[in-house]
Amino acid sequence: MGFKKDGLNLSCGTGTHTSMGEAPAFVVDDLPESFSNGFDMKLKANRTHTIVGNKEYVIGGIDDESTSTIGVRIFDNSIGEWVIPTVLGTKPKPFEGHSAKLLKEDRILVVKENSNLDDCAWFLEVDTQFVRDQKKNFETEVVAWSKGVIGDTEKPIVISGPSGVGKGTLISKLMKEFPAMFGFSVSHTTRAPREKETIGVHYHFTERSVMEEEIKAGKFLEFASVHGNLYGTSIEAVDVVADAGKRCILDIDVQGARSVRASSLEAIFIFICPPSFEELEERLRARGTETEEQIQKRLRNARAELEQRNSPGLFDHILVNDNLDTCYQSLKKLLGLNEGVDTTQKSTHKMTDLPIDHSASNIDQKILINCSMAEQEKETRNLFVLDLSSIKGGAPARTRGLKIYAADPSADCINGPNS
Ligand SMILES: Nc1nc2c(ncn2[C@@H]2O[C@H](COP(=O)(O)OP(=O)(O)O)[C@@H](O)[C@H]2O)c(=O)[nH]1
Ligand SMILES: Nc1ncnc2c1ncn2[C@@H]1O[C@H](COP(=O)(O)OP(=O)(O)O)[C@@H](O)[C@H]1O
Repeated sequence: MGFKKDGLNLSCGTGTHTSMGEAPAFVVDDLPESFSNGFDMKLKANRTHTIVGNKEYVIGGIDDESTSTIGVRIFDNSIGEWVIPTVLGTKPKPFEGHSAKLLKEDRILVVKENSNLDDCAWFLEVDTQFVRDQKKNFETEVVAWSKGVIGDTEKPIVISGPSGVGKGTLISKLMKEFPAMFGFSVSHTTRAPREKETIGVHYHFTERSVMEEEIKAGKFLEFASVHGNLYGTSIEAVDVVADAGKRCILDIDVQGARSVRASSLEAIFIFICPPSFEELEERLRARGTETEEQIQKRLRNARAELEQRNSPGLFDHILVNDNLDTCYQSLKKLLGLNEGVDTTQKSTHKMTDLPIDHSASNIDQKILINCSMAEQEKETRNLFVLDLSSIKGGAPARTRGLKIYAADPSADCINGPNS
């Protein structure tokens, strides 16, 4: 699908169409000149242009198909046409204004105006491995959004192991003891709900045809066929937990663990083992949630899953769930939850300061966000530094680990709090 450039209602030709490096994104009054380069000029109608190779990425305005997300269009100079890409990932709501900066030639950092610090950084991936893979899948132009998660959020935890080994029991104990710290990634499945399962809490129960469509649309971080049903972790399921400032726990099978390992989501992988095959069978029967045929299938699959626990580079830890309390204590220990940890504490440090109106510029790996703050705060905290040197992950999950801290605008260097 393509449009001639002139045919699209863009504010080109108004003097606002600017390529990379020509001008700062916003007027940055108080900063030395060298801090202000590399950002794309904020265009009228809240659009930015970023040039990557012979393509121009226009970010801004409203998506054609949906009024609730921000639009992305590409002008491909090699064919002289506009291309509307397939947009994957969690799409941000339309911004009031933003600036854009190309990083590593494969992703565009977007800093939102009028947002709080937890929501100011977004990434539009244009040529990452994930995007390149999806281009082959979709046979179209593809871009993918991921939200930048501020701070050192701890890695999600992937828990795998055969059916009936006690994964659900261990996860419930952890969530009960540390409700503010952990959040469960609610998977989608095509299997029927069990008596005690709640829709949207244990699983999002869904029709196979619906789930297959959603998989095609790129909504899943991973999916697999397990015991004859489809199971999958949606990007949204993991994002909801990260947005709540909690550490995500995924209960997924070994195939799913392998897919997550290969994805951009950095996680800790734990395999739960039964003390013996006989004990596993006993637990499955005692649970009383499956028919005999289903139990037989789960036991057959258990043998294959158990064999894969030593697969090189897959699991970081293997725990044997013999005595439940002992196993739970070992799980807590390896997650660093020793005695004395505050059970009400959140996993991430919450940023409280809100840049009401900000401008952004960059130097090396650091993005400077200059905020207009309330009068009484102006003296102290109107300049924030977003340090990109530690960014991890990216689409299809979040871009995690962004460091952001208040800086002293009068200092010669913009150093981190510990440097
Ligand atoms: N790949 C993948 N596996 C999942 C997902 N959700 C659950 N599973 C796995 O599917 C298997 C069956 O889960 P379930 O039907 O709840 O039965 P249970 O393991 O006996 O409790 C388990 O190994 C789960 O870890 C998911 O989103 N993705
Ligand atoms: N260490 C243990 N000793 C005895 N029974 C256990 C232990 N851990 C879990 N169970 C029981 O085994 C059954 C299966 O546990 P569950 O958490 O549902 O497994 P999974 O989620 O791995 O399929 C449940 O009835 C649970 O109460």
